[in-house]
Amino acid sequence: MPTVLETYIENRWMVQPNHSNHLGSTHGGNVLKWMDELGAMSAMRFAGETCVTARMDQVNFKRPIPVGDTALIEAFVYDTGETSVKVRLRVARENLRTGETESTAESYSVYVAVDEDRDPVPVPDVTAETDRGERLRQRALDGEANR
Ligand SMILES: CCCCCCCCCCCCCCCC(=O)SCCNC(=O)CCNC(=O)[C@H](O)C(C)(C)COP(=O)(O)OP(=O)(O)OC[C@H]1O[C@@H](n2cnc3c(N)ncnc32)[C@H](O)[C@@H]1OP(=O)(O)O
Repeated sequence: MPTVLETYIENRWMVQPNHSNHLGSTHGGNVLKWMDELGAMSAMRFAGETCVTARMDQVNFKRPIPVGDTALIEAFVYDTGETSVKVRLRVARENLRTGETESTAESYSVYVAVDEDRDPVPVPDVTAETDRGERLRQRALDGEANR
């Protein structure tokens, strides 16, 4: 049974002018794409199968990510169904010079494991195993319930 921490993936994108909108901050569509890709990687690492996005939950953009900052995104699996995998996604802007981060967006996404015919296939259960894993999972479950 895979653990929450085994599914934990963190990635950074350096925000370049070609990622920006006309206001000089990251275009929201780019942030959504990066979130979706990282979530799919986490789900696939967990399931050991191809995973496709079934749902991206409500995404609130709380702060912009200026060009020159880094978009820091983290993803981990916190719950499962028969064939579906729930992934918590959190985005922060990171100042490269200071390492300071501020939360900018978040989502609770659902991926579904599929076979070669794109039919859903079963996934294992996820286990917390460690205190940190349990904290991450519990916060995600609480956050999802309180949306
Ligand atoms: C070999 C193939 C290559 C594939 C190639 C892709 C390659 C991936 C590479 C990675 C790259 C990354 C990039 C980002 C990831 C994309 O971009 S994926 C592309 C965007 N997503 C899609 O195209 C998916 C389109 N939708 C579908 O194919 C089907 O609706 C799905 C999601 C497979 C579900 O199939 P279905 O026949 O409706 O299945 P159904 O039995 O009703 O439900 C199965 C499960 O899905 C859940 N579910 C279905 N719809 C929803 C929903 N809207 N909300 C929540 N749960 C849902 C059900 O609750 C159920 O859960 P369990 O109770 O089993 O846990």
